[in-house]
Amino acid sequence: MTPGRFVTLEGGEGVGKSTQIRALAAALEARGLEIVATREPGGSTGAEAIRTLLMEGSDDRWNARSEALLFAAARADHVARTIRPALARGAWVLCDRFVDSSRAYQGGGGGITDADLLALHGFGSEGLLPDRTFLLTVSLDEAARRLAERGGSDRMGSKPRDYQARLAARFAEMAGAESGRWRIVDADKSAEEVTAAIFAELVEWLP
Ligand SMILES: Nc1ncnc2c1ncn2[C@@H]1O[C@H](COP(=O)(O)OP(=O)(O)OP(=O)(O)O)[C@@H](O)[C@H]1O
Ligand SMILES: Cc1cn([C@H]2C[C@H](O)[C@@H](COP(=O)(O)O)O2)c(=O)[nH]c1=O
Repeated sequence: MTPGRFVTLEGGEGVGKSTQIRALAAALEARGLEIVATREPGGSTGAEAIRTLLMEGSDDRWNARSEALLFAAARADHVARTIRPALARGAWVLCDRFVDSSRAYQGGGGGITDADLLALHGFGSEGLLPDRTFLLTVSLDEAARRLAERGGSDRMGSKPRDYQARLAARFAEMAGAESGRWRIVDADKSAEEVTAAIFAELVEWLP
């Protein structure tokens, strides 16, 4: 059995993560792999229930600490019930956001320290990290254009533009500091070009 691989896509709102997860899942399934395409917060029954708590309601429904705990609790359930079992049977897991979103949003955006967030992740998910993480980058204008085109916004997606800029800076900082795991992809390009750029960074693991 070939080993399962854990691949995550990260970035701000509207950069094209879910579009790319769908395209990559199709491309990898065509190579005969079992693909589990999932997302955070969510990806298991318990985590989807927590997602509803996080995404609905007023902006001040949770403070930064309670929000960090809810994301970590959702992730613990997702890891235990969906991600680890899939990896154990040799599937590839493609996940739209993971712990690095907590490090960017609750850390860079919300002021929780990286050490505290990693400690929560150590306890909740036994510190599981992806094999590869793609940071999709687009200009703030292009992200705003795409979100307007898609329409709708939830509690987490209605943050101001300076918050989005802090997030982008924190994501770039993590990708620079942990360059073995991260790859930065210019997602201003067409969806097909972005898929090809990501796929090229996974080819080494294909059977
Ligand atoms: N490379 C691209 N070029 C132009 N438009 C794109 C591209 N990728 C995605 N889009 C469009 O941008 C919008 C947002 O894409 P998508 O939902 O995949 O982003 P996302 O990163 O998953 O967003 P969120 O984090 O808010 O869920 C969609 O309307 C999608 O069709
Ligand atoms: C995993 C995770 C997510 N968030 C934020 C990021 C987004 O604003 C939403 C998720 O919405 P999406 O449309 O499904 O991308 O939640 C966060 O703040 N912290 C996290 O750990």
